[in-house]
Amino acid sequence: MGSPVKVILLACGSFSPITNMHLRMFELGRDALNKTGRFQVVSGVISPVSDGYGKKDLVPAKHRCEMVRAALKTSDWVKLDPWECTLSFWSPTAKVLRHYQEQYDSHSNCKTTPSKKRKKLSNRSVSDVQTNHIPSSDTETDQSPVVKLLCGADLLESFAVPGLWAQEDIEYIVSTHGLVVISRVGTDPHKFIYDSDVLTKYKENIVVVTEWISNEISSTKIRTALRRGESVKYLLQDGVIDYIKQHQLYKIPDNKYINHLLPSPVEKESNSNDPEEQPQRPSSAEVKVILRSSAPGSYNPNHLTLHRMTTKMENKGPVTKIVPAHKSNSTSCISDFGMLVRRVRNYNLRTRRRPLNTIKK
Ligand SMILES: Nc1ncnc2c1ncn2[C@@H]1O[C@H](COP(=O)(O)OP(=O)(O)OP(=O)(O)O)[C@@H](O)[C@H]1O
Ligand SMILES: NC(=O)c1ccc[n+]([C@@H]2O[C@H](COP(=O)(O)O)[C@@H](O)[C@H]2O)c1
Repeated sequence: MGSPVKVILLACGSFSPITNMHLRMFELGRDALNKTGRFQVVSGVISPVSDGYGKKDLVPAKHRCEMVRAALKTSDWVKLDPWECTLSFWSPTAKVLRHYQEQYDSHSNCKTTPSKKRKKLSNRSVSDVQTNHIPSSDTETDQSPVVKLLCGADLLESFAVPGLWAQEDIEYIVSTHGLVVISRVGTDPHKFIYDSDVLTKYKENIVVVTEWISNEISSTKIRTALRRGESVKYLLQDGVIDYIKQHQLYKIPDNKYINHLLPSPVEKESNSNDPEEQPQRPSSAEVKVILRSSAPGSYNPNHLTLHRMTTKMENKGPVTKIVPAHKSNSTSCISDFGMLVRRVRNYNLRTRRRPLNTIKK
């Protein structure tokens, strides 16, 4: 067998935000291709889609790029390429693949990189390898890498959505570049390939990777969790969580997990002398106070789930009620409790409310 064909794995998508599963895809794809012995993955590229794609919840490209950058700090072989998302209009994936292939071809040492030869290499099937219908190793080492589309099985199955993909684009992608498809719960990529004439025709050029440690993280679920104020730790890289928090993306509410390092509304007020910036005093509405630790180092998320505290405005002033979730553990939270009382009192003083008058446990 000759030397393996060099491959660049290109993932196109929204990455709003980039999740740990997007990163896993690259590891899975590289392992699968390298194990065939026919390919050698030399690098990975993430190409976030342009804002012109107009998908719901697509935060501006500059934020998506920064999140990708933050996520890739832990990878030494996958890089962000912002070319696609700096365009103001959406580009079909076939065009994106062609663009990158041309870039790599032009940067390659190879003076002669006829696309036909590349197509032949990319299409090399198992039977080609077995019958030694392969180019000589000298030719191969001079070849520029082939750009393959790395995607989830849902993207493959979207080929069948009427009007979504041009037939000639699908044929171009599978014949000239090839696909590396990561299985996803609820999809059946092998059957999908079988059902499609064009995919069956080029099936040797499609590598399906079954992820046995199935992991259904999706950006949609992450956005839902953020909107609901739920923790997303261990689903996204910490740097991405910090970025979301810092830029208040995805309409996150006062999220006790996401925001615990931000100054609390009370602390924010104390930094501002501008009366315009003071919060509006609620008349009779119930005000929820988020339980936080004063010192970030001593932050313990378990404490936060132990108590729920609400302050209700009544005629005499705010009435604060703290409801421990588990009474037996409530003492472990006592310092937080005292700190909260002080915060509410300061808050009231600053906003010229009457002092806290009732605390019920
Ligand atoms: N859990 C997953 N398993 C396999 N592939 C995935 C997974 N999550 C995302 N992908 C793939 O990552 C690529 C980039 O997709 P995209 O950013 O649009 O992700 P998404 O999480 O599906 O987004 P959204 O939930 O916003 O639709 C796509 O090819 C998609 O199929
Ligand atoms: N016709 C096409 O080329 C085509 C159609 C749908 C999605 N896509 C691409 O697939 C990626 C993922 O899109 P979704 O997030 O909508 O699943 C994006 O990069 C998008 O540009 C391409």
